[in-house]
Amino acid sequence: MSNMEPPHPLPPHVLIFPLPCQGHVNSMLNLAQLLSLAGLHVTFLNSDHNHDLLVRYTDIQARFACYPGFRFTTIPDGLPLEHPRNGESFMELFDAVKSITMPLFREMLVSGQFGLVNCIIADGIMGYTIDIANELGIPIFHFRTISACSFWAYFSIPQLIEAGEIPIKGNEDMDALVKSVPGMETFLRSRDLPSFCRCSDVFNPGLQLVMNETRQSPRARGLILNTFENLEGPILSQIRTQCPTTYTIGPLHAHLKSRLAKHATNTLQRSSNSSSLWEVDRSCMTWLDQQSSQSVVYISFGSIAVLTREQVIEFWYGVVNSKKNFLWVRRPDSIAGNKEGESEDIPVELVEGTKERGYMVGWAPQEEVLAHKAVGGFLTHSGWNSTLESIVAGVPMVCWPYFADQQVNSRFVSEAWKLGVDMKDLCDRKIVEQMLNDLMVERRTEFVKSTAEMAGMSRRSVNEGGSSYSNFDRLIEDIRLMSMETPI
Ligand SMILES: O=c1ccn([C@@H]2O[C@H](COP(=O)(O)OP(=O)(O)O[C@H]3O[C@H](CO)[C@@H](O)[C@H](O)[C@H]3O)[C@@H](O)[C@H]2O)c(=O)[nH]1
Ligand SMILES: C[C@H]1CC[C@@H]2C(C(=O)O)=CO[C@@H](O)[C@@H]21
Repeated sequence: MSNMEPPHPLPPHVLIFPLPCQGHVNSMLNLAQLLSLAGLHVTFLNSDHNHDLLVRYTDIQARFACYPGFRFTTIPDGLPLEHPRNGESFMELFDAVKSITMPLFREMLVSGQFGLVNCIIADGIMGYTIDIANELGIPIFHFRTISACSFWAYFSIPQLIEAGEIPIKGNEDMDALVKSVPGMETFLRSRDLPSFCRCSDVFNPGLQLVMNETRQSPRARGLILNTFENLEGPILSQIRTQCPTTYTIGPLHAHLKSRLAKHATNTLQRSSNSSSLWEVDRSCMTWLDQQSSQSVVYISFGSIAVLTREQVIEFWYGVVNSKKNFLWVRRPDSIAGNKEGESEDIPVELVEGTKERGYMVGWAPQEEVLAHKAVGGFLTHSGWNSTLESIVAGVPMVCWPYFADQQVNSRFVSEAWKLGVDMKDLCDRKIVEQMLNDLMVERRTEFVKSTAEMAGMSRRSVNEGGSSYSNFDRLIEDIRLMSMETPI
């Protein structure tokens, strides 16, 4: 090389910053690995708390060891160690992140702790990251870990307020169709709006939070969504009227598998892709191996939901009375008011029914469970990761949304995509039994067909030539072009 040639530029350096929650860290780690595979340098900013758990319960260091340009950096989430960090107290997490983590984040950028950052990809629920990036002249993308349909419902909150559709007037209005979310006029009821819309006044902190943060995304260089065109095309067209540069690159867990398969070398394949913040109990896989094909209902309410003891008992009776085999994830912190290690007084018929047909774990390898041939249905809280994982695996769902975006997702699963049934707002043993029976017996043929078709589309989208695959290539190209803007 002659001395006159320009130096070979380093690959762009991307800083990824998720909200410190399981359902956000999962998909953003998948994105981080995809960017690393594409040859970019990546810094992943994890909360201290979550990073300790990741290191304890996964082989995360091994997973990323083969990417020399990848590194983890940590930051406090602003909460005391013993804080539960679950759905009962999520506003405390948001408050702490905004008031404690954000000023530290800015300080870390200003003091050069991350080195030269060409571009930030921040969780879109932390909309205020745009102000910091703009102030420091760093291009920023928003990555939103929820569905396009729930993003659009959040985005439409000002119009819903303007039209007087929220606050919802009363119980009698819950089944009325909502007219102010463009593209959903024919099937979205008040009941299906994000749970924050069930407030008595529009200044409710949860409502204000999701509305204000979501409305920041048009100011980003682009919006990245973990979804695919064939699933949410019509709603994506609506979103693109406000956020024209929207990249759909999901389902990310399947996208990562697809790209890893192309790069298959021993080094890349040795570690698992687990991002679990809980200890995974793999004994359930051995139990599943002993069950007949498509006979098992998998039950999980994700990483944040907290149920009352009464709700757990109703689900338990419903499942046992349905006579279906079941694998149930009972997260140690998932029952309100329950002290860890405290024994429960459980009716004998539930204990017996569980011994005969059930298996319980504290945390499962969910992607593998859903892909197991014994699993025929999923009783889910409709978190977006769980919904996508079920779609890719072709498993029909009984939806029991707990909060936030889940109310919207479950309506889309049942009414728009016909991939299952929605039992939102009901928690009664008879209903649970009936819903499981619908899913596993009465409407089985219908659901087997619709879920297989959607699973096929989801997989094609992340293979070469598919929409998510091409969109990801476009994103990489755009990041490369953008990195030339960053002053050296
Ligand atoms: O035993 C288990 C249970 C869950 N998971 C995984 O944990 C994740 C759970 O994510 P998700 O289904 O999205 O639920 P939450 O943990 O509740 O996720 C939060 O984040 C999501 C993405 O923003 C939102 O859609 C949800 O409403 C919000 O509660 C999934 O990847 C699961 O595979 C396991 O690996 N093992
Ligand atoms: C606690 C929830 C409020 C909104 C957040 C979210 C989002 O991006 O809209 C998804 O799920 C939750 O983790 C957050």
